[in-house]
Amino acid sequence: MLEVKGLTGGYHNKAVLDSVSFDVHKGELFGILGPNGSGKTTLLSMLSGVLDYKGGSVRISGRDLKDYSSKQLAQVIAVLPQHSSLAFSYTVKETVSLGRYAHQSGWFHSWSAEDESNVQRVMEQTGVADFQDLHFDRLSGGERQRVLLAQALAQEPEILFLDEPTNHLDLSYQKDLLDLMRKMAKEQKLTVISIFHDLNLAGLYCDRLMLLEKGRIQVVDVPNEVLQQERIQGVYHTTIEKHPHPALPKPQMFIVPEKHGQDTIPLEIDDSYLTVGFEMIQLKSPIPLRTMSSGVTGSGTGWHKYFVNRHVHHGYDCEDHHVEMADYLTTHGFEPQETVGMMTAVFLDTVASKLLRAEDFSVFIIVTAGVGNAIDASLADRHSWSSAPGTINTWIFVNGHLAEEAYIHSIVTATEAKVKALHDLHVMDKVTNTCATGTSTDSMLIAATQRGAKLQYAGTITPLGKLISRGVYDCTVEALTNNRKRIEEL
Ligand SMILES: Nc1ncnc2c1ncn2[C@@H]1O[C@H](COP(=O)(O)OP(=O)(O)OP(=O)(O)O)[C@@H](O)[C@H]1O
Repeated sequence: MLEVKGLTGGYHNKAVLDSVSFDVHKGELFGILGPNGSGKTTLLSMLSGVLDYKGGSVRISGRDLKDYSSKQLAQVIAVLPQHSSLAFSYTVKETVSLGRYAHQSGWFHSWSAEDESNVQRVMEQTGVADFQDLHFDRLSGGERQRVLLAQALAQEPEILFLDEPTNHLDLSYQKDLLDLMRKMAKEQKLTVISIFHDLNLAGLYCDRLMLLEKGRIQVVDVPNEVLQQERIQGVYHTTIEKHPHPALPKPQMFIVPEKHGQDTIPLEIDDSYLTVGFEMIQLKSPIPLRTMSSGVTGSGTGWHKYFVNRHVHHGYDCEDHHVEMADYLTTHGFEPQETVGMMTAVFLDTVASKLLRAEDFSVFIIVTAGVGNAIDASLADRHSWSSAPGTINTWIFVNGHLAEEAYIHSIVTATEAKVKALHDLHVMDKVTNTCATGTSTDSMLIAATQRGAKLQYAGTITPLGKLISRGVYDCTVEALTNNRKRIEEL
């Protein structure tokens, strides 16, 4: 659809673009990225015939851009510029109708039924039909943006150029605009070429991205390849982190603000933050901790300040334990969004906890362990679904800065240590009469202060892994022993 070869040029004596070459296919949503001043708008101006270029070529549908008359060009391309103002004040409908100019002929052209239905359709699509009789200059920035998009669509172009189209739009209209662009690209084969400053939106919606740096192409590829952490940091000269989108296989880049003063002071989570009661064990951290857990609330990854291990009766049963637990936390003064909440039927005074220190970091471990429903994982299929309750809840607080992978290592290491504790205490699966490896409802939490020593790994023989192994093993043995004694006393 669009072939750009060796495009070179700029303004007067100032060279901006240096030998830029790329192709865009029909029906593609193509994003142009780059820091301020890298030449994005200059490139768009050249591609849309507004700015002349010194060298190279631009071909649209196989024909050189310079061979198109301005009217022919208006039938093929439309532009939604970054900043627009109108010389005269038209109504919204009149403004949109200007887009039909390219399809009208002669001096005294008449307004056809086709023109009318086209204008009404694009006003509906962009959500401006309701205020079509209002004057353009009375509209908000976002409303104007949508009216100008409607005008561009009324042109029925084959290629639509957009310069930061979401600039003035609120969250919902950003999504609507880009959903519409993608729909038109896929269903009507409209080719959309758009400049983006928001890397995440570009990554979510575009088929391919082109990254410009100082007037040259750094890379053209699919979003996952272009949005590499090191590449973006290098081109934009700032610290960012790349993470997967929670719902889609798309990359998302996050700005990481500079840390100041108090945010950098190391903090040690230990038993001074812990309260053991009859009804709940609670740990209140003075700062949010980065967590990975299988709690009833606060599960998955997140940031949490409060940690609750709640005692429930053996016969605890309710329709929706997530809702019930959130209600319980709220009633007891905890904000569920900030709390990792777990449940256990064991008596909480059987809890075991231990602080273990290495040279520049430490680990605080807390375990409650009941094994009424001990299970051998290798023979789990022999168990019926409804078994007696019994749970091992393991909390691991790391006073250090954990890498993402170290969270997974920590869970693996802690699980291995727990299994060994069960083995050494001869905990048996009553159904299979073999050694148990855990219970059917065990839960785990890894929470880190993300301050102080960087801890990349937590496998069993790493410095962190050694503390977790020792601590989880000792605490599980102690908690199980306490629990056995407690049951004997009853
Ligand atoms: N009309 C002009 N006359 C002279 N120089 C210009 C003109 N327009 C832009 N430039 C210069 O060309 C370079 C590229 O500008 P351009 O607007 O293409 O960058 P951009 O990547 O779109 O930047 P931004 O992200 O800030 O919009 C800049 O150094 C800019 O100062």
